[in-house]
Amino acid sequence: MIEIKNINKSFGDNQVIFDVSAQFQTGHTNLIIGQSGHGKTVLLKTMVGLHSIDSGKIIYSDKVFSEMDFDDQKSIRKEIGMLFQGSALFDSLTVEENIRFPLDMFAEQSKEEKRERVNFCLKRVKLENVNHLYPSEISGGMQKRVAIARAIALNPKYLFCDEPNSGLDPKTSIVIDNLIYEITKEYGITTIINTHDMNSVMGIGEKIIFIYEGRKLWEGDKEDLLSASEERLNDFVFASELFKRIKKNEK
Ligand SMILES: Nc1ncnc2c1ncn2[C@@H]1O[C@H](COP(=O)(O)OP(=O)(O)OP(=O)(O)O)[C@@H](O)[C@H]1O
Repeated sequence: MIEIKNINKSFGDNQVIFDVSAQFQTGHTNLIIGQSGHGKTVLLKTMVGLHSIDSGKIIYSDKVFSEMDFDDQKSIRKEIGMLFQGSALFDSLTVEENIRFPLDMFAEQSKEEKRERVNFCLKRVKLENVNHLYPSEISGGMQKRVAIARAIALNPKYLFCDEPNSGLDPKTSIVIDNLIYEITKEYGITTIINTHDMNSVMGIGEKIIFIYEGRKLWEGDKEDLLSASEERLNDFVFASELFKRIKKNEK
């Protein structure tokens, strides 16, 4: 489990996260939802140590990550897989080299063991025989799969995904969502996903927190979401014509 307690974060005079507390459950897909620019990415980056925090606590299992020095944080960083916006693959490296990258950084394995791990991860995301291709030679959906394979290369306990579906068509988005969900269950990972895609929310939103202007305004699961009374959450959820119609039909 990951717990954050009373997180505040500013850039200069501009405070973007206000007193956010939440728990993210092991073996579940935990979603952070909200409109663009309301602080989801900043919150996620503070949790993995890419941004410092002004105050509050970030706790991984029972270890207070936010109070550790950089070297001590390394033991937790090794257990974190990350899937950034876009795919953030290295364009100049092949698929195999991209997936091997975290292994070269952190794993003490032979070349052969690393190759086996790369192939295992590729197989897990249902890609094979693409080892020697470059990111520009595969589709956007395939690039996401490679990014997932890279994120799970070190067998992470924690997986952070920032807008995993950005730039994908609805059908491919569902494939990627399902893959993240399956991997979460299979390996008992604490998965945290930033999204503003309501299809993802209704598909894989086991636990959801809603961020508005840097504040947590609501939390619950996808069953509670459609009947929530928080007005700003409803504005977000029912922004699309499709969800407006669903609401109308339910009445
Ligand atoms: N490095 C930074 N320096 C200064 N301000 C920043 C920085 N990163 C983010 N911000 C500001 O923090 C606020 C929240 O941005 P953030 O990227 O977290 O939003 P978001 O909800 O993730 O949006 P999106 O879905 O578009 O990624 C914005 O006002 C943004 O301009």
